[in-house]
Amino acid sequence: MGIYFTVLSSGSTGNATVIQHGGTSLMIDAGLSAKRLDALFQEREISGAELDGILVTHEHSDHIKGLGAMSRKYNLPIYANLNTWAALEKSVGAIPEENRRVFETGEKHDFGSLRVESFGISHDAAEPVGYTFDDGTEKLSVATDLGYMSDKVRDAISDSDVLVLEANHDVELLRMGRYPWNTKRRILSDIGHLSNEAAGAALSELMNGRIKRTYLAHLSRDHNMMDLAKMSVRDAMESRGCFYRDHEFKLCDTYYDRPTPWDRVGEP
Ligand SMILES: O=c1ccn([C@@H]2O[C@H](COP(=O)(O)O)[C@@H](O)[C@H]2O)c(=O)[nH]1
Repeated sequence: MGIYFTVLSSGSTGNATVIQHGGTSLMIDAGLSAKRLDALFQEREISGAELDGILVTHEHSDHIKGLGAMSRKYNLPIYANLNTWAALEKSVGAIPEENRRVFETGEKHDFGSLRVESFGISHDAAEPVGYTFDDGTEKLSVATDLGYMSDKVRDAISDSDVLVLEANHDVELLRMGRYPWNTKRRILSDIGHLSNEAAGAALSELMNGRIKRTYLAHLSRDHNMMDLAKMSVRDAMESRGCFYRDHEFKLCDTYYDRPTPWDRVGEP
């Protein structure tokens, strides 16, 4: 059957990823306007009407901007833990009871034969999470907006075939950049965002022969570039003794302004 996915948009201007497995279609986050999400769906020849639900990682606007509108437009259930529900309540508008689903951190929910599990991450939100998608043969994990890679996150995602992993910034570019010091301090903190170096360090510990691809996600437009991110992540891996050949492992692009091509998790 296979797990297929496309990262529709990634970065602080809006995040959304669609995962399909057999007859199941799920979206992680809806951080762009419903109009923009519909346009991105069209680019990947899908419709919001095909979705079975939206899984929320946390309540920051770049993850929930279009959440209420999409849920109402296509009558979609929203899945989030109770603390996230409480935190997004004011931003999401009216959602009927039947579309308010609780997905507590650490729980597993089956959507057809696709098992979805959430895991806690460290970020300055009410109760932020990442998600894994596993059909028993293929496994995809999505972990963005994390200040650091905890042992728990590593355990949750280490047996994945494909990762969508944050590589937000180059530390030096951020330090020299235009953001106010408080914002820089927040981004660099344990409840901020993963740097290129930190993503590479985390990958060097995660590499076990199973992970075939990692999509570098949530790149800062001010303090990163895809080529720099790829080079820094690889350098950070190699400096920790983690060398790979290009046919064994790939770092893949995500974009803030266009979707990634459909990818099958089980593809070599
Ligand atoms: O003026 C700003 C710009 C950004 N932020 C937050 O910082 C992080 C990283 O943003 P990037 O766009 O990836 O550089 C993100 O959480 C933004 O929301 C900010 O608070 N103020």
